[in-house]
Amino acid sequence: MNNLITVKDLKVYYPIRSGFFNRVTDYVYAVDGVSFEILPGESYGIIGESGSGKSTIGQALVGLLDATDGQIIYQGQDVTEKRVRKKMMYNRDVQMIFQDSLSSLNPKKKIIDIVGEPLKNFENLTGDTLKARVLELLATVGLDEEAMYKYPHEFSGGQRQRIGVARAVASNPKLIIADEPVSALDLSVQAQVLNYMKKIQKKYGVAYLFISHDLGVVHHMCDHLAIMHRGRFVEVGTREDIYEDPLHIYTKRLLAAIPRIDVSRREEDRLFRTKIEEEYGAQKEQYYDEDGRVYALEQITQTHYAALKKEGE
Ligand SMILES: Nc1ncnc2c1ncn2[C@@H]1O[C@H](COP(=O)(O)OP(=O)(O)OP(=O)(O)O)[C@@H](O)[C@H]1O
Repeated sequence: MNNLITVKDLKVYYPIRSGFFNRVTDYVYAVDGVSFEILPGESYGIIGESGSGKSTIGQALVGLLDATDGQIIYQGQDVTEKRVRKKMMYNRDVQMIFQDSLSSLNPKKKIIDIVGEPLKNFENLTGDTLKARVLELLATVGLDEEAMYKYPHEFSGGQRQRIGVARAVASNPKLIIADEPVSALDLSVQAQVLNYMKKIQKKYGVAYLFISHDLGVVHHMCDHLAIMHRGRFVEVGTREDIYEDPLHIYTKRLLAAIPRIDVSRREEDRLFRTKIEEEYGAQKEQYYDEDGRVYALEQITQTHYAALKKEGE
């Protein structure tokens, strides 16, 4: 399968200026020679701690920042130049979702205008046709007609992120870059938003680049992933490769930082899970994705493990 996007030796350096003449005296080497490929329709994850350069990659990819060096190849063309991006309709094909939907959705516009904007700009839709498409997009993220005439502040954080997803997918993009799309949300709401994103992916065949510091999110969503540390990728591979057999010391440290229930306690864990499922029965669906894979339950187990164990003693 041909790559959707190929990033070759990407470098993004931020100049540091100082002194009376405000001259460039040094650089922050935010992204320092990163290469990777994203296949059509897949989910690719970049994980790393704060400051490792993840967002800078996302912004360079979407054209919000200029690359210092390297190439971003899209449909055989290097789109690091604005002129080429324009010619290729790259801004329609590659969209971004941000962590903070309250500041990324225009507070003065109604949802119909926010989600409808890309449809107007890229597909020249107007009137009833536009309205019908907005309605369809909102329905895909679980919102109804009423939502169209409200403003962003009238929604919860999770609903706003879902609106951000509907807007991002409106131009029928090939790739959506999601920079920490759920980290500002509660755990159960996170699972819900991620599941809507999966649904969207299935329906529209869009690829995702997930940028996150949260291994749970990336594990839940991504087929391929890269571990980033100080501007570089220290390990890349499939989800299974990395979680089951991490090679780099930094990856091992990252994985070790997640609390885990060890294998010898598996049976005990199973009993606790059953108990938790009973306890959380009413909300259970929230913790499963549509393929029946457990998402947040693992984390609930972590939180409640000690308490339940104590209770059982
Ligand atoms: N506009 C800027 N000017 C100078 N340095 C910057 C700028 N933006 C980011 N940096 C620096 O570049 C490095 C990478 O930042 P970046 O935001 O890409 O990391 P990140 O992994 O996304 O972290 P976070 O999750 O905290 O956003 C950091 O050292 C950061 O301080």
